[in-house]
Amino acid sequence: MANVDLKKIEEAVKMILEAVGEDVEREGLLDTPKRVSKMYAEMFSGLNEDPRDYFSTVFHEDHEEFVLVKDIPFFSMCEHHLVPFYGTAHIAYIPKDGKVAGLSKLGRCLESVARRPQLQERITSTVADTIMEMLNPKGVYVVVEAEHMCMTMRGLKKPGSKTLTAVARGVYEEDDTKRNEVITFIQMK
Ligand SMILES: Nc1nc2c(ncn2[C@@H]2O[C@H](COP(=O)(O)OP(=O)(O)OP(=O)(O)O)[C@@H](O)[C@H]2O)c(=O)[nH]1
Ligand SMILES: [Zn+2]
Repeated sequence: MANVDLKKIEEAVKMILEAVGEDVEREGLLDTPKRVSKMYAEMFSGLNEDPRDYFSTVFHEDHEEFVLVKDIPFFSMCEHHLVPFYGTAHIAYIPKDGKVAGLSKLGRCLESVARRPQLQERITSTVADTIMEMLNPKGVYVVVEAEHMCMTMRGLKKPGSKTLTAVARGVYEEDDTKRNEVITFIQMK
């Protein structure tokens, strides 16, 4: 994997295990640094990607109303504690001049943004801004709901607490009716 120093991660993981008082030579831990280095390469693979690249192919379809892909699961890593936060995202946009993206590309964009050390707010705004830039739609509305392990397994210790973030761009910033319409569909089970 480009730009990922697997050996350095292995050394760092070994040092952490030693620092917490583990025996890094015991059988169960022998391959752990290597496994963790591969895992980090996978979880942070978005750092080697540009989410805009997923919108290099677009289609022309005269669709005037919103397109909403909802309940897209994602996993990310809190940049403060390097523990997971995970949940679902809902991504809506209203195409302009018939410029639409392949539906899977919304989720691919999210995935590439989430697979980095992140903040939930930044995932939400980066996805919205990427779609604004690449599709130039009338509007974008992104909602992310997630549970943060740094608030459940440590610190505050409140399992089940959910954080919701939303970002509106274009017409969704001004037009309450359009925003409420898409919120209704997001909430619909
Ligand atoms: N805004 C924002 N904060 C986050 C996110 N993920 C984790 N945090 C918070 O980042 C903050 C870091 O606060 P600090 O006081 O520097 O660290 P800490 O002492 O470990 O904080 P506690 O979690 O309160 O124990 C915590 O309040 C976390 O809940 C996120 O996606 N967005
Ligand atoms: Zn955290």
